Amino acid sequence: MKKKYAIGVDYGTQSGRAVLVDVSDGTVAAQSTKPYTHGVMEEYLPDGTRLSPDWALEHPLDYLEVLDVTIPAVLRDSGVDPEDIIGLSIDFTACTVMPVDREGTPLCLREEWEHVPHAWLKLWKHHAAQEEANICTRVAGERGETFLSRYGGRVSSEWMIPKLMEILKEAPEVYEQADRFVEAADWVIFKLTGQEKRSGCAAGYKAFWNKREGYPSSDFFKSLDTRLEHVAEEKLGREVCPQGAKAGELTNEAADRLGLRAGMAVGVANVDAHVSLPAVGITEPNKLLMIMGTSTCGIMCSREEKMVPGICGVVEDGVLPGLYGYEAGQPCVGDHFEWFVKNCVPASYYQEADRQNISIHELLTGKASRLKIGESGLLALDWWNGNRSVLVDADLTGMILGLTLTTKPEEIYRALIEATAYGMRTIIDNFEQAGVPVKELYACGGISKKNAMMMQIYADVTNREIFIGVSDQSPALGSAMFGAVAAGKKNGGYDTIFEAAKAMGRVEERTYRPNPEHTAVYDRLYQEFKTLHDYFGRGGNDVMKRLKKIKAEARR
Ligand SMILES: Nc1ncnc2c1ncn2[C@@H]1O[C@H](COP(=O)(O)OP(=O)(O)O)[C@@H](O)[C@H]1O
Ligand SMILES: O=C(CO)[C@H](O)[C@H](O)COP(=O)(O)O
Repeated sequence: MKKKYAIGVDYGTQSGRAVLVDVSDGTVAAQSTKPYTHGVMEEYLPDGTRLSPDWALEHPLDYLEVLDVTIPAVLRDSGVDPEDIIGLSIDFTACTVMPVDREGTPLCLREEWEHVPHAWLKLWKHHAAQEEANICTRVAGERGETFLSRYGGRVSSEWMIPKLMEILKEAPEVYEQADRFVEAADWVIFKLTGQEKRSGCAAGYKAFWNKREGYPSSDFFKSLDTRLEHVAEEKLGREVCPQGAKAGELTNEAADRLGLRAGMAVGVANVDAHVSLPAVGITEPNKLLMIMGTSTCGIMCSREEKMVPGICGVVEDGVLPGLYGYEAGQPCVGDHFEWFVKNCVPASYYQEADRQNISIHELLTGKASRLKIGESGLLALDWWNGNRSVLVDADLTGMILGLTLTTKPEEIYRALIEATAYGMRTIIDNFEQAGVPVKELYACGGISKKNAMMMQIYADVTNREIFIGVSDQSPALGSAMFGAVAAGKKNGGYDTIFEAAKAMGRVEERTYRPNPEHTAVYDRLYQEFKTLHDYFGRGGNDVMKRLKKIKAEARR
């Protein structure tokens, strides 16, 4: 029988990538990456309009460009006949949301709106709606809304409703003009199929949607703002679809444009982190997967629904059908290192990296790996982009303690890595304290492949063995699996994601095991981290928030 293939497209923070995968065993026949042409817009719109602090926008056309570039590339590189490709699906960062008009055109693409910042697409890490998130948390708490505890007891500024409230407050004309607000993931599926099918994963984790209860009541929304009373029906769309469902079929127009077969099955979109579990072969509960890249998401399933403080959410069927999917995370992991190498590393280090023909990350990692644990005297809080779990506070900022005149770049680089590992240990401890045991720890994503020292530090800090997903493109592979499930067994795919995961997902033979001597020192450092974490993060000293306020006043 001829081999069958599926395509998965993963939309990350900086780039999008497609993989073309053999459905029988998950082997990648070809892959292609396209960095977003406009990148992340944090300071200016394309026309030069200045953005306020904590903004992060993207350009919707960059997402279509990813398809236009990567899909022909994987077809060309693999030589696979489009007739043998049975399905496609995508995953995306979330909540990455935009206002669209009745035809589904993003407002920012219309001339009359292109100069208005709120008409643009807000990336997941747009953090300017912290005040609105606080209002959401307070109102839901006062009303005794049951959904709040499913979201760890605090609403994040990254999510849909705070982002809409921010628009309503600062640009009510955009809110009015928007026919609806769409996750970028669902918009791309709409462009491929002509069908606007909302991802249950995105709606569940980012818009308070629940399989049994739907969206919160209109009374709740009205208590936030009377203009929001009917936001769910009027602006969010009620057709929310489960993971693994078919969103539709590839339109003739999309097929012509991409060189694919019209009518091919297209699966409902997923969130980038959640889609990765099957790619690593995880189908059982209590296995925590860290998806490590720009940020780190921690995703785990359980047979039980427990209320865990400070997590991003627990959603029934949110990751795998029949299980409760938990999400927690850190909004800045690779981004710390990116910031550091761009801003704080002297030219001599870059010259040395050039001479050795290695990246600056590899150079710093090599130097950092020769340091003894604790030798630098540094301790950092990993809050360069706020704290997602377990404090859920975008107003917190980064900190390094212990700097001296002899501190070296590699010491800071290592301290930042260690800080992210302590942040992950906080998340794991928090799950366990809430009665959701973490039985095994897994990692995938760019960093899990690129930095062995970092993975060893994570094993030492958490005192756990870490299993690594085989694929260096786990989210995209996971999406290809969901594409194969959308196609179904009768078309050469699978009827369930469990079958697809068994055949197509796996981990490497190599694992990272904790070194007891290292763990003993890290235990002491972690106690110091916790003291600082609670002091600055739980109200002991709100200096970070006060500084941020002064900064905003100065910018105004
Ligand atoms: N060797 C390395 N060690 C640690 N971090 C790295 C290394 N190389 C790149 N990074 C960081 O990894 C991040 C990109 O991760 P990746 O998984 O490729 O992308 P994304 O999160 O956008 O899907 C960047 O923030 C970059 O700073
Ligand atoms: O919140 C998310 C998932 O729930 C974001 O999608 C994620 O944190 C961004 O992902 P990446 O680091 O891979 O770009």
